[in-house]
Amino acid sequence: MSLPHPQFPVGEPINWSALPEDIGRLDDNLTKWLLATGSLTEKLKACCTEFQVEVLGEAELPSLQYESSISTTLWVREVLLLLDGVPWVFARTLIPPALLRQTQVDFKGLGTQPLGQLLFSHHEFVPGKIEIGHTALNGKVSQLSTSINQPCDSLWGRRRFFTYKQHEMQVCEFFLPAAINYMEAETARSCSNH
Ligand SMILES: C=C(O[C@@H]1C=C(C(=O)O)C=C[C@H]1O)C(=O)O
Repeated sequence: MSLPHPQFPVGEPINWSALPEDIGRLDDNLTKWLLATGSLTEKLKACCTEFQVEVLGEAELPSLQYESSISTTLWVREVLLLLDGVPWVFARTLIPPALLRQTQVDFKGLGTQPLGQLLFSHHEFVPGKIEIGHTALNGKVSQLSTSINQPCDSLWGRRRFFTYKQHEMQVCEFFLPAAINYMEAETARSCSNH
């Protein structure tokens, strides 16, 4: 295991909601990506030749106040998802240690394999609600984006819940400027075709 990224953990408080008041001002395509069900990995793979997962860090860490009222610590996995070498998504997955103890699925041994490969191939992990939110102005996630040459002051993302027996894990994904540029170009193309 390589050393964790100097900015790991990047998590920051997010005001998640099922339907944010200002979602109407978002690009239509971004809204579709934010609300899409199924594996994000598979959707991203359809947009590139080479898909890679870069692990920024993985560790059991104290839960942030808004992340869990049940577990005082969470297994945290933070990654960048790269399409043809360009980071499109920052993802932060939160797994209660009690879930890790109960499942045979080896989340800790994932490495650079995409998490979705495990989640969507084991039917006992049931996808649940999706919430939308955006990061703080110039917060830790924006600072990470800027540090990888994708400057921005805030990023939109989503939080997906997956249940496993009596446990709940969270997968948070934030679309980086490179992904937003692609989505906005897709919207422009679809508008010009009408
Ligand atoms: C949950 C999925 O797995 C993706 C891969 C992740 C990882 O490898 O850590 C994290 C979030 C997802 O974007 C998915 O493909 O939908």
